[in-house]
Amino acid sequence: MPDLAMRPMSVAGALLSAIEARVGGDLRGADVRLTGATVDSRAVAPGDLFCALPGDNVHGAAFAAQAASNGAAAILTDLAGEDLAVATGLPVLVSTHARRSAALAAAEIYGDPSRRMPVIGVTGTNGKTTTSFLVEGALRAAHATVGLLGTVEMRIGEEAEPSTRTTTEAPMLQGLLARMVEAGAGAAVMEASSQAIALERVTATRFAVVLFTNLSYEHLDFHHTMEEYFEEKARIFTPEFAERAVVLVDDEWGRLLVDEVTVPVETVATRPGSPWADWNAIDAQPTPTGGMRFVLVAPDRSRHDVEIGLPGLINVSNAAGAIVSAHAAGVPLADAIRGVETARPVPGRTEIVTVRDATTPMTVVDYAHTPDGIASVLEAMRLVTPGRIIIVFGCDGLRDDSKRPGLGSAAAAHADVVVVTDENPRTEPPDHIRARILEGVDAERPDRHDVLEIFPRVAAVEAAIRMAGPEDTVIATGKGHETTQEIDGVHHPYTDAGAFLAALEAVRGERA
Ligand SMILES: CC(=O)N[C@H]1[C@@H](OP(=O)(O)OP(=O)(O)OC[C@H]2O[C@@H](n3ccc(=O)[nH]c3=O)[C@H](O)[C@@H]2O)O[C@H](CO)[C@@H](O)[C@@H]1O[C@H](C)C(=O)N[C@@H](C)C(=O)N[C@H](CCC(=O)O)C(=O)O
Ligand SMILES: Nc1ncnc2c1ncn2[C@@H]1O[C@H](COP(=O)(O)OP(=O)(O)OP(=O)(O)O)[C@@H](O)[C@H]1O
Repeated sequence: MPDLAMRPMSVAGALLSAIEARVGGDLRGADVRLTGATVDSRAVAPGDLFCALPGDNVHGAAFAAQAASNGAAAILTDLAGEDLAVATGLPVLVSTHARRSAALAAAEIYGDPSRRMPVIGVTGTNGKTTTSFLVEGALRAAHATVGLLGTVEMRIGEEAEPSTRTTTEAPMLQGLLARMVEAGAGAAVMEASSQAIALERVTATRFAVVLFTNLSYEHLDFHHTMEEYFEEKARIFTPEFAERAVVLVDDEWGRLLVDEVTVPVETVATRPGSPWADWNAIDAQPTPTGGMRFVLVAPDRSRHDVEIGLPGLINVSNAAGAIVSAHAAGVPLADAIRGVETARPVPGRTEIVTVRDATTPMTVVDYAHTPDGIASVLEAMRLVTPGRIIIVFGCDGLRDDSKRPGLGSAAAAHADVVVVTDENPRTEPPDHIRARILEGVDAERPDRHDVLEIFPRVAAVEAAIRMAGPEDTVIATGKGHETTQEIDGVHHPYTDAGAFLAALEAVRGERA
């Protein structure tokens, strides 16, 4: 994968006085031209605006001197950071809403890139990454170069870099969008996580279309209540952020959102039992190779056949949302459908590693790591599994302990065989994590029939393959696209796909 330049090569930039005029605030020091922006002193390039933001651990202003020595031309901060920033001798813009100001300032410096190409924003609890890849496929049918930003990677055409975050900080986002424009991207798609919206990372981004996928229980350590979580997402369905909206109305939150949206909106229904919407995905059926086919009924009642390589109704929802959003952003419908059908594979999301044949089970790698995610993906698997579903999964260490029993219950409720193993235990005792998951398994299946606890993960995958017949599906959830397993501070190279292939090879060798 070639390296991706995260900023444009050439930037006209903006005067600090122009930034002050746009964001407000209190300017201390001389006017100066800024040609870049960042929140990280270590990433400062000469001419940058260093945005010194308060953090959970430390205030960014603690690094103002380092930013100055790396060539920062000015600092934007809040009242708490003012003294340290002023002490550098650089011009300082003090704002009471520093995160919001940082976003607006970066957009000013980089010339408002989202106003120079259509950007589609995807938000919702589940399916953002998958849907973004499908939207990218649809956009590629109409544009030679397309940008993508999300949990797995940041991409411009054929250049890509792994992501560290779902939605990056605003200064980096604006730089990346500007680089996309400079590289000739005709359009871009990006995931907008609810935390990112709350933390003003997408502020100053203009979305040609925003898409809502669904909402379920997650991130309540951050948002506290489902209502607060919902309202945060609803913020970008307004003229401040978006020109048009596409909303999946399969869940009650989507239907609620339609009433709140203050931009033109198109609704999409994809599940049996959903209300009839502007666009409707109907007659969904599995294909022999594990994908899905369905009919998309357009607002004019025309019917369009769609066939995707991804399994289950969740991916019918993702595909329908992607087609309608790309179409809303100007891609002709037939091209949007063809583009979604031929989109790049989504790494680690319902990714079929081996298709079923006379001797081999279907094997699948997935990223579900919430109770609802596990239930949804196992329902998806049921449609394409004539035999048993065998799930191999664990839970990350040093993360929300309270969701672990829920993962166990969801697996025991929806799979035939449950293999509990390790994920990324980090520095937590792995047996404690497994025990918490098994509490939930026990609640659903007290006699523990077809429940196994096997570690390390590679042994759990191998055991699952050994017990699987060709009618069965073996699915490993939780690690998705990850390429390492983090144990006690060490990242050991590991992929579930690699473990599946090695186990299948070993079993074949023994049987030959
Ligand atoms: C809770 C939260 O959002 N934390 C963010 C916050 O980290 P922090 O508060 O720990 O930062 P800190 O270490 O105290 O540092 C404060 C400031 O000093 C700066 N700094 C720090 C060290 C240094 O040498 N120089 C320097 O300039 C940092 O860049 C930062 O701006 O500021 C950092 C830099 O701006 C962010 O990277 C970090 O996001 C962390 C990694 C994170 O995981 N956030 C989560 C909540 C998140 O955003 N998640 C969603 C995913 C949602 C989904 O599941 O889909 C996402 O969009 O990725
Ligand atoms: N439309 C959907 N509804 C419910 N679950 C889904 C849907 N699409 C995918 N999933 C499940 O959620 C998992 C994560 O999917 P995906 O990465 O596309 O979502 P995401 O919103 O980007 O989540 P994250 O930010 O955690 O990666 C998938 O591996 C699958 O198990």
